[in-house]
Amino acid sequence: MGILEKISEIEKEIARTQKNKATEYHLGLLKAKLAKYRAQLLEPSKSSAVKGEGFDVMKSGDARVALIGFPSVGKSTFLSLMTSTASEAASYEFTTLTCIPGVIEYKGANIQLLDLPGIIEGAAQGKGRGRQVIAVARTADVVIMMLDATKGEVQRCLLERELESVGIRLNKSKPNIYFKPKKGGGISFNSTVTLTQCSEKLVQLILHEYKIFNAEVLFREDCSPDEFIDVIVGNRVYMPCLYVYNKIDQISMEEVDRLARRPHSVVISCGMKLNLDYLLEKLWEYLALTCIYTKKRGQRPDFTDAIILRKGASVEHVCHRIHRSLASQFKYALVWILENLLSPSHASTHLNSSRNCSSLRSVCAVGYIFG
Ligand SMILES: Nc1nc2c(ncn2[C@@H]2O[C@H](COP(=O)(O)OP(=O)(O)OP(=O)(O)O)[C@@H](O)[C@H]2O)c(=O)[nH]1
Ligand SMILES: [K+]
Ligand SMILES: [Mg+2]
Repeated sequence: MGILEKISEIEKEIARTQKNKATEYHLGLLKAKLAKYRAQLLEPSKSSAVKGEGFDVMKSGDARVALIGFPSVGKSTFLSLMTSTASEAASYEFTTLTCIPGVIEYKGANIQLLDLPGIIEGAAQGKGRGRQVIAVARTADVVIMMLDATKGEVQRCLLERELESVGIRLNKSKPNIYFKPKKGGGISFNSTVTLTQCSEKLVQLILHEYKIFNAEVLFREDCSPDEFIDVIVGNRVYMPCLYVYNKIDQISMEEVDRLARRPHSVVISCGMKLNLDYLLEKLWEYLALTCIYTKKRGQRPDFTDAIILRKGASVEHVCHRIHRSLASQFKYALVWILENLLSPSHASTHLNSSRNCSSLRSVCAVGYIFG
């Protein structure tokens, strides 16, 4: 029997047992056992002992959002509010011991929301179930870092450091540096912009530190040494993150106002159901999903039924969504780009996407409506 099952057995037994003088010791013993098992769970796992304890949650829906935060900040309360899944919430720490998925339905999309155990300082080194929690966070499209508004900024700084230490970069884009190790020829260094934080010398020193003596390096952006190292090391995850300050019912209006103005931050109260709609709007924005509406010739699109794809999806992806045989028989598509996508960067992404279908022996016409 796994620890989680043992815990649930004991919890059931406690619930079954009537509270009276005669059962006092028995209940005490059960509670002690419960505490021991909970503590065991929080110890760094020796082997892969924790595998199969519920962390391998299948990806489903159109996008995945992970809830990261210290114990008792309100993650489970939030999941239970936003989805039809109930996740136990309680005033004691480490109530949640595993990953609990729920689904947020929003604008026709199914967003998988993952409730996770609380993590603490040292999580990345394997404290508590931190490592597994972080492993799940890496697979998400957006991380919600839930913070207790009454606890100041300490939690935020500690968690940022934890995630940073395992190569998760929050709200940063991949540094625009071309880097290619070579067999010979030394290090060729170029930049298309003025560099204020890195120089050719520094780049060389860093590369030598990594025992790289032949490579092509092109800075297309004024990056820092840390960013350059990220590029060399690779396997970094660039993750959009929303900082959600919960329990604002417990702090002053001035404090709420100050937190709300912080970058990438949303203030809420799960207890009083405050500002949850705004959080959803923000989450949608951070997910940056692409909605595609199909239409029949001469008819208007059905705006209630979207095909939802991740950013950067191509026409080929759309074909696959419609029918698996469509891509192979595909000739061309007419693509309209809708209103709020009309910023130049978005438009070009979409043009690129449609160009992808030339690999399907075809040409795409691109037009704009509501231009
Ligand atoms: N005052 C106040 N209390 C809240 C709010 N949201 C949640 N709580 C309380 O905070 C406590 C912890 O909530 P949980 O949802 O269990 O927190 P959690 O982050 O899932 O905790 P762990 O699973 O232990 O990591 C519970 O007693 C909740 O009722 C809120 O907006 N305001
Ligand atoms: K809790
Ligand atoms: Mg919880």
